[in-house]
Amino acid sequence: MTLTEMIETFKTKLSPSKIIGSLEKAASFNDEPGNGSGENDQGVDEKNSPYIYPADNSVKSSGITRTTQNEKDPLIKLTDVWKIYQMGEIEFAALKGINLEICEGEFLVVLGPSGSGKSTLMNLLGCLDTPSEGTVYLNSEDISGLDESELARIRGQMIGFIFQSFNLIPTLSTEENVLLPLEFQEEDREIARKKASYLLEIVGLSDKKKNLPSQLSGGQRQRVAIARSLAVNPPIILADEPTGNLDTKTGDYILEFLDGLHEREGKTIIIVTHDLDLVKYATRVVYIRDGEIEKIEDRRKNGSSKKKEPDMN
Ligand SMILES: Nc1ncnc2c1ncn2[C@@H]1O[C@H](COP(=O)(O)OP(=O)(O)OP(=O)(O)O)[C@@H](O)[C@H]1O
Repeated sequence: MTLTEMIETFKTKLSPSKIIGSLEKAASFNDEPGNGSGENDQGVDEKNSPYIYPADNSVKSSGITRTTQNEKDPLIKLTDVWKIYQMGEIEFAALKGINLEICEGEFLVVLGPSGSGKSTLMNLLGCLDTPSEGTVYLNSEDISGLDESELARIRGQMIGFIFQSFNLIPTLSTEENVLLPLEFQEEDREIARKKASYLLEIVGLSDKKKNLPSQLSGGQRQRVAIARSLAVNPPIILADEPTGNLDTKTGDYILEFLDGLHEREGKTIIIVTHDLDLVKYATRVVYIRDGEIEKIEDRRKNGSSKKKEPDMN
């Protein structure tokens, strides 16, 4: 399967019933503290989903030549990856020889203390940066040497981002924020608007379309960020401390929703965090310290091992 075919496959995978399943799986957003009474969005009409793609609505080719054709190959693979920051004459190695394979459908939590290299790693996983040494493969294709415009195109098709600080554009409305990645993909304006509406309905914010981010609660802003991250139906959702600015209850709603996307739609979820509580959602936990992987805990052993207590050793 080529990268383009893979993108197509993932696009068609976003069936309304699945995404509605995620909504049901998540403890309803309508109960989130601080929500107005107008946020009850039960009864999303799956027949009207804009995520049923006509055959000719294809994504443009990534332009990358695939090197292998094995579907069992990891979705993301890092081989002896180093990231060295240069500050004048001083060099600092933020990542030191990282080897990591992430398979399709994983819920990976990267856990480490402040300064351990989590954000640096996330930038590499998310094609936001390239390694100083070593190789990053996305779907078996070496992306380490790509230029920024090529990386941007891959990011736009393959990865949805969720950040601690939400990273919404403050001067754009809720709806316009969700429309942004679709416009980047040169999506037809009318279809794009339908998709934005649909996603805002799913995250329970249909009545906040015209609000600016400053007119939303923290939890609502993160829900807009989730809707935006899903706009192009990427196979990978990458989240950097997604609950860092939220109270525990609201943060739990966000995590339950991400868990639903993982369980029901097979999205590959990668979260970097220092919060041990998030480990309970993970299929695997990567413990990182001083730029190195300390250990990897596989929580899939013995069937479903999610929600068990993290390995503290
Ligand atoms: N642009 C840069 N130039 C120089 N050093 C950097 C740069 N970015 C990060 N570092 C250093 O690399 C190390 C890892 O930083 P990184 O931001 O990846 O850590 P982190 O685990 O995400 O930390 P936190 O949880 O506090 O966000 C830190 O020591 C940091 O000071």
